[in-house]
Amino acid sequence: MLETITGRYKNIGFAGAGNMGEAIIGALINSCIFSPLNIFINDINKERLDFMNKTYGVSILADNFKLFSQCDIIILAVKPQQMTQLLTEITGNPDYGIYNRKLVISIAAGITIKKIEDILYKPLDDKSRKKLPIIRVMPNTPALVLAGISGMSLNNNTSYEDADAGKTILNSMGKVIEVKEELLNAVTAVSGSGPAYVFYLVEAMIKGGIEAGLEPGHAAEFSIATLDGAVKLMMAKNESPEELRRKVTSPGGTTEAAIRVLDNNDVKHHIIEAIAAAAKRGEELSS
Ligand SMILES: NC(=O)C1=CN([C@@H]2O[C@H](COP(=O)(O)OP(=O)(O)OC[C@H]3O[C@@H](n4cnc5c(N)ncnc54)[C@H](OP(=O)(O)O)[C@@H]3O)[C@@H](O)[C@H]2O)C=CC1
Ligand SMILES: O=C(O)[C@@H]1CCC=N1
Repeated sequence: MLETITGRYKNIGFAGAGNMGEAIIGALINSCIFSPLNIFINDINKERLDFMNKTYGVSILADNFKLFSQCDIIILAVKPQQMTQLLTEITGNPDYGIYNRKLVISIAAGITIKKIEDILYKPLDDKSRKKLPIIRVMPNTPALVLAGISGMSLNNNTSYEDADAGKTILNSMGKVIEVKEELLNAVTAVSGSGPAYVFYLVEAMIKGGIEAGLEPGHAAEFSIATLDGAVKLMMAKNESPEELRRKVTSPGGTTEAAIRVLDNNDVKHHIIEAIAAAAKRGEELSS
């Protein structure tokens, strides 16, 4: 429970308890921000609910309206295409208007604050809307090991206290940077999807290592430890990635031979294009 900030946020509920919901729940429990006793979940996948209940000791609520009415913070953690259905399950209940002072946090890629407001605010009068702050967040799965980074944007009804609660939740799983909402698709493309690009690189390094003669276990160990070491080096040194790369690349040496192949195949440009495609997909998901 967020007692260090305020006793207002006692229970947190997850509408959708999939990959990212699990990463956030794991981080909240690991960092003792919320006890499992104060974490509630709903998911249409019953096996998923059982797994989460058994693994983390969190409680299951029967539907999304119960989740909304019983929790002080509601994390919307379904796929973007499932968001309208989820929100209308909440607003469709005749008692929706009587529950107020909730903090709604969406982690869905591409879904704008305006889209969530359009559905959640429609049945409410002006006074009730002000009690329903909405925060849009883009986390990433390294949150599972408390090494995530999240982008966060607030809507106009978000108080200092709400923003602080949002930041505390996100800080429990890593870093958080507040950005203008129009930049969240770019954040999604870089850090939300980013872990997948890194895993893709490692997949290729392992395959390359095997083709060069290493046995698979060693190929994986050398590749993953290299990534870990390179990241630590980058974090420790006040030097740009370009500078650090230059220091590995001896003139006429092996790295130069490798980078030449990457450059000849325009790999950097393709990565830039991939990030642009992810950002564009984020925009498409909003409609
Ligand atoms: N995975 C990632 O790396 C990241 C994901 N995100 C965002 O997080 C959100 C969730 O992604 P992720 O966890 O990967 O997705 P998952 O599909 O793993 O999780 C979503 C869960 O919600 C369930 N669900 C669907 N509709 C409802 C509903 N109406 N009520 C309750 N539960 C429902 C789904 O069931 P079913 O599978 O049966 O549909 C599924 O179990 C997405 O919007 C994504 O954009 C953000 C950053 C990173
Ligand atoms: O692929 C996706 O759409 C989600 C959002 C960022 C990471 N996974």
